[in-house]
Amino acid sequence: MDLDAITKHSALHIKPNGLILQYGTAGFRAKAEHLDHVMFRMGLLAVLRSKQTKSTIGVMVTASHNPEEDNGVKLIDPLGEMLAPSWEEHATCLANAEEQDMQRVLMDISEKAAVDLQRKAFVVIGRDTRPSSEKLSQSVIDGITVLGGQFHDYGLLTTPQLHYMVCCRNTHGGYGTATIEGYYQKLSKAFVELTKQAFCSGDENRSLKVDCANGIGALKLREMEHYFSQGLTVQLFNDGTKGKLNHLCGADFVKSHQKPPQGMEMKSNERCCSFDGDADRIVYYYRDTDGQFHLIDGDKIATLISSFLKELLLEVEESLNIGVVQTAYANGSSTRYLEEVMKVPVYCTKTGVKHLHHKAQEFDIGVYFEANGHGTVLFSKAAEMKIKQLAEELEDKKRKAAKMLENMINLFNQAAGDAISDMLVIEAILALKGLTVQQWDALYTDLPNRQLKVKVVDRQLISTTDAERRAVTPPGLQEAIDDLVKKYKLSRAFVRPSGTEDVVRVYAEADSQASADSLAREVSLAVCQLAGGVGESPQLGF
Ligand SMILES: CC(=O)N[C@H]1[C@@H](OP(=O)(O)O)O[C@H](CO)[C@@H](O)[C@@H]1O
Ligand SMILES: [Mg+2]
Repeated sequence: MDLDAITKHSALHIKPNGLILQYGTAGFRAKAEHLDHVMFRMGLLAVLRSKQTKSTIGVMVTASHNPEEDNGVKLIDPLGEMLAPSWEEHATCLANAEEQDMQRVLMDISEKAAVDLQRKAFVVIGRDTRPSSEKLSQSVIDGITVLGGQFHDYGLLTTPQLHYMVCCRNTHGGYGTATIEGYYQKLSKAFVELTKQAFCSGDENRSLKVDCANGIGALKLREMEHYFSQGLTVQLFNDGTKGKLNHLCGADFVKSHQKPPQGMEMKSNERCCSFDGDADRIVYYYRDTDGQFHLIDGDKIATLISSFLKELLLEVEESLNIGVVQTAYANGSSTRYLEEVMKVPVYCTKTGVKHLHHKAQEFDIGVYFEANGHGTVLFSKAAEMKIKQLAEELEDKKRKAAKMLENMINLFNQAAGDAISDMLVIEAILALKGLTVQQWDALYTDLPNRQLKVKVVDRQLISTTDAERRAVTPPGLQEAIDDLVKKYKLSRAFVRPSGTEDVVRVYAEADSQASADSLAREVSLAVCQLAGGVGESPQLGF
């Protein structure tokens, strides 16, 4: 480690005085102007992580659904997963170190994590379309090179595309080819093969309206559309040519406001979807003939996908186990439908995809989705091999089902939730089953729900248990929530400190919208009273 060079370069990426940032649920997020030093330091850290894991590591510059002025960075581990928790701590330490302590902190991390500093390092970089992203990714590169690491800068990519690249490189092509062309071809081939069967049965070409949040998803979908156009026509809105990133559009806006994005023309019963700013989330929606808006969120996506996979497994008569992983935000109706009607086991984890991903790895086929539309499906190695074998050995109808499963495996981005991949999966399933968006929506009816945010002096005063569904501290809060919940029918409520914003989130559901709203408000007041609320009354939304 050339410590002098590090000191010299670090001086070009000065940490603002007194700024403390935390590697949270999705890496570092802040106003872009505060992040230059973090980027440089994450370049350094990625080199250490690469040396330690003897693998390629990814660095993605994005702040996802957050405003255009924000930015962020996260590291991607060897198989395309989120950074390991022990390294999240190293990341926080390094990002917050004062200039004069940088060398010591780097040495500490190398020692604690037993990094062999002599090894080579390789890092891949991607960025979203924010005006600040290009310069910030240059700072990452500065950090990588000063520690002697090699790199490949992919430039503009969606977050899940970078996860895919990391996975491809570390499996030496086993997962796919580590190029944008490789990504387009792998997914499109699987999609076209799957949908060919639907079109044989007379279905006409299908079309879908896509709100791209004025982000990277628009660029990538435009590049990709001609690869799969024989199966699907996409019409892009909010493609970044005029509007601002994530402003009044995108998956997060649509989910939290439960209304359509601006800038999209919706006719009744047309199938529409929204990506978020880095294209790792997707939600669907439509307007019915009475003009009413219907949201189809991550829970309904998980339901559609798991019921389709379960049907295919029944056809091939193979007893691979399938599990669905949700968080406390999953609508109660979805959990009931999955457990009672579909007879699929459902598990609840803490919020944040790394928790869901981890749990989903326990099954032959693990389906995970957050209600906000971030999710994917994981297939165990054994399940993949079994399905491949069945696709060769079985005959007729069973072989067809096994082939479909095989294509499904290739269509999912198993490294991370991916709006483009999930969109193609959903479109394939709807086509194959001949389902309209209304029929899909009618699988079950969501319980009315409401989310509020409450500002408190210190949100860490609230601690939770049971996958965040019960509050442990402050004393008396859970009892207060229990008493309030008893006042309403079919009700449920919980509170938890956000991992990405300085707020406490309140969730409530009940038999009517008025009840859900009133329960959420009452729980928010209890939080204010027992956990030191500050400022105005609770705010609507996420
Ligand atoms: C209720 C909700 O949607 N929470 C989001 C949000 O986390 P919070 O810890 O709730 O701020 O951002 C995470 C990262 O994008 C995402 O994984 C999660 O689902
Ligand atoms: Mg995102």
